[in-house]
Amino acid sequence: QYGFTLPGWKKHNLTYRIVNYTPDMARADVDEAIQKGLEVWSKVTPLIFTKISKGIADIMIAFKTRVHGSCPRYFDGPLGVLGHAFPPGLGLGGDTHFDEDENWTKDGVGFSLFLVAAHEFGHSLGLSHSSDQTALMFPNYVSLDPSKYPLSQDDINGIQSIYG
Ligand SMILES: O=C1CC=C(NS(=O)(=O)c2ccc(-c3ccccc3)cc2)CC1=O
Ligand SMILES: [Ca+2]
Ligand SMILES: [Zn+2]
Repeated sequence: QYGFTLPGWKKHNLTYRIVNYTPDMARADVDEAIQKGLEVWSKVTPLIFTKISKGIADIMIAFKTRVHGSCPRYFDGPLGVLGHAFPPGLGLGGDTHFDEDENWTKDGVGFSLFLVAAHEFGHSLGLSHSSDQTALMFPNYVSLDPSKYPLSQDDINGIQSIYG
């Protein structure tokens, strides 16, 4: 596990909310990609994710462009950075934003929302980037075959070192 691991969430039951939806995909496909992106991690930790549809969730998920709201980071238009997520903590902690200027897809042309979400949720749970190029936490987008188990041993070691 390259780099450092941040302190994780102190609780194992986390809530998430999809605040807005990308027009690139059907809502059901966005819900599924997000749910599967979280499942990748809940399968190897004691973490449980519960979807809420209003109020403040631990992990607030939104599609944004350029400078957005009170977020300290911003997006860069098509390509480049695809998303960002904040490490565990109150307020912005855990929140995950996707760049709406990208073409999000379930299994077609563009970026796989499932894969990018799974990567970003790694950050929301406390992981930094990995130098293992087969790892989901590798800094560069690799269009892994989503049907294959996207987690590498490096990812599993990393997340279990936080939530053991
Ligand atoms: O904090 C940052 C800053 C920049 C990032 N670059 S990205 O959004 O283009 C990105 C890079 C790699 C991935 C990825 C890596 C491995 C498998 C799947 C996706 C996802 C998004 C991703 C990120 O989390
Ligand atoms: Ca971008
Ligand atoms: Zn943001």
